[in-house]
Amino acid sequence: MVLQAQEGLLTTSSVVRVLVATAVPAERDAVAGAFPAPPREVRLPGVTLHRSGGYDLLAAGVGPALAAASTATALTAAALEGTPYALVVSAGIAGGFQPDAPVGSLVVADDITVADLGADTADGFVPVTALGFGTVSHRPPESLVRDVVAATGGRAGTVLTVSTVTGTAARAAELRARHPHALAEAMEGFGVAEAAAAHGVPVLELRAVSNPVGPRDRAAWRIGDALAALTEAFGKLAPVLEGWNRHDRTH
Ligand SMILES: O=C(O)c1cccc(C(=O)CC[C@H]2O[C@@H](n3cnc4c(=O)[nH]cnc43)[C@H](O)[C@@H]2O)c1
Repeated sequence: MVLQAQEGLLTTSSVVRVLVATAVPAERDAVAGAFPAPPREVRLPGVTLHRSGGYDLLAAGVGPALAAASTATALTAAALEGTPYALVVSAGIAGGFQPDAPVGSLVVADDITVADLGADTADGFVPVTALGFGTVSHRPPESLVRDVVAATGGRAGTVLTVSTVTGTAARAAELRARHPHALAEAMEGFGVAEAAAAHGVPVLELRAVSNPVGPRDRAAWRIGDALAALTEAFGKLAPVLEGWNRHDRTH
């Protein structure tokens, strides 16, 4: 049994909180559209949460650095209050690699990989891990990815995090050659995942495709369609997250 409580999803055994980090307010509001209760604002130093039931929605900013900083702020505040999050979700619109992730479709990351953290060399790009530093990818829990794909009809694959939106066919082909399982690129997932990992909290990334990855044509981005797909996906996601929280937080 799951009861909607004031500050969390009250299951028979525990209260569960989920942090959803988008880049911009339009994406946050699209996620909020899936929940029955109008969100209330919770102001923290540096960030403002929109709280709806057990979900805290955060417009964390564009790009991996600001997204990581904002997500870490929310995670730290929750931990200090003694009500840590059970899951962090990076969500928003994205570019989709064609033909596998058409505009309007949904991608669920089974791998959140930063595509441009490393060094350019005469022999090509070298990821930061090959230089002996850090990490370049985070993997969401497999069972959760499976359940979210089943519930939403999304497709599982790698979602790349880039600091520069791809604007040419050559760059799209280069990224796909280096990451054959990539379905989408966006700009925040890896930053959100780094913050979640620092707090030992599992992460998920969900992206609605607004444009093809390739030659730049900003006027052709179908942002409204992608935001509608995001709302629909979160409507189907809530029961999955509640079930997953009760049964299987680690796999
Ligand atoms: O102008 C608007 O109304 C509007 C509404 C919602 C979102 C936006 C954005 O510009 C969001 C930027 C955000 O989108 C991701 N994104 C989308 N397509 C790509 C892409 O091809 N490559 C990389 N990132 C993409 C990204 O996460 C940005 O932060 C505008």
